[in-house]
Amino acid sequence: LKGSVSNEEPRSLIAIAKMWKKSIPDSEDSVQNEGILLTEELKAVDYEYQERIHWTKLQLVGSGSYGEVFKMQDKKTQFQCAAKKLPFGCFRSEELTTCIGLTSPRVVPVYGAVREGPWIMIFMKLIEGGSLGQLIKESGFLPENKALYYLDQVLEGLEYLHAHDILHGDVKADNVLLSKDRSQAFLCDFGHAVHLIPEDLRNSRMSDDYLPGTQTHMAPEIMMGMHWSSKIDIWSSCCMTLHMLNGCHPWTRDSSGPLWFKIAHEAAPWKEVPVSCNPFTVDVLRAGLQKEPSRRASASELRGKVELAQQKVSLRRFGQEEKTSSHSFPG
Ligand SMILES: N#Cc1cccc(-c2csc(Nc3cc(F)ccc3O)n2)c1
Repeated sequence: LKGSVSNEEPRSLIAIAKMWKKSIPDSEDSVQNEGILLTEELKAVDYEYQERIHWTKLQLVGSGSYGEVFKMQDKKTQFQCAAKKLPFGCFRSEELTTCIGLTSPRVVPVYGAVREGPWIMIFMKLIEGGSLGQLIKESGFLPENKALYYLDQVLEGLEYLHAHDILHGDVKADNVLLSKDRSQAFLCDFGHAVHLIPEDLRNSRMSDDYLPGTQTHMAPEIMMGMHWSSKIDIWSSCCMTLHMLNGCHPWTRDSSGPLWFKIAHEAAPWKEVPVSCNPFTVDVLRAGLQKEPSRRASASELRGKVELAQQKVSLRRFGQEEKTSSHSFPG
C-alpha cells in the first residue's frame, strides 16, 4: 500500500486538490492513500492516514444533500473533529481551494483532506451545536429576532467571502452550523463554491463542472441561464430567512407547476414573509430578493438593513410582551 499523507502547509493541500480534480479514479488507485493534514492534531503515521487504523468514526453528526458528516477521533492524539466522506468522483477542488486559508470567524476551518481509494475525507473543525436546519426542524420555525440575528451573521460571512472573490453557491440552513450555545453561526460546505475571477462573472455561464445548489434557494438568473455573480448568495440567504421564519422552504406551499418555471417567471417570494413581521424585515427581504441581480443588495448593504430591522424589532419587543423563545443565547 503506497501512502503519501503528510502534515504540510495549506498551499500543498490546494495543489493536491487541483490534482485530484484532474485525475480519475482507476482500479490500481483503490489502495491509494494520499492527502495533506494542516494541523498537528491529526497525525499521519509513515505517510498514511486511514480510517480504523489511524482515526476512527465516532457518530454521525449531520446528513443531507452534502452526504454524511461524522465526528471522528485521531487515535494517536485523541483529537476530535468533523469528517465528511464523499466519493472521489463527486469531489470538486473548489470545496478546498475556496475555503483554505480563510480567517473569517464565520467560516468553518478545514483541517485537511485525505484520499482513501475511491473516497475523499475532508476534515474540519467540529461545531457542536449542529446545523441551523436542524434547529428549524426542532423548533418548527424561528422568531423574527432570531432569524434576523442569524441572517446578520451569515451576511457577515458572505461579506468576507465576496470580498475574497469567493461565491459560496449553496447558502441554506443545512450549511450553516451553530456553536454549542447557538450564539455563533458558521458557513460550511464549499462543495458548490466558485472562485469569482476579479472582474464580475459577467461573461461566464455555468462552468462545465458547476454543481447546482438547492433549487428552492436558487436565484432566477441561474434558472434563466443568464450571467450570475456573488448576488446569487444574497438571494439564497433571503430564501434561508424565509425558511427560518416559515419553517418551510420558499415556493413549496403551492404545488402549481415546476419550480424552475415559478422562480424564473413569477414574482419574487418576498410576500411569503409572515404578516406579523416588522416592515423593516419585509424591506430586508425585498432588497435581497430583487430578481434583477444588479438591483439586488450586496452582502454589506443587506447587513445594514438587517441591523436596522433588528433595532426596530427589539424596540417593538420592549413595547409589548413577546413570548420568550425556548432557545437561550446571549443578545
Ligand atoms: N461539526 C459538524 C457538522 C454538524 C452538522 C452538519 C455539518 C455539515 C453540514 S454541511 C457540512 N460540510 C462539511 C463537513 C465537513 F466535516 C467537512 C467538509 C464539509 O463541506 N457539514 C457539520
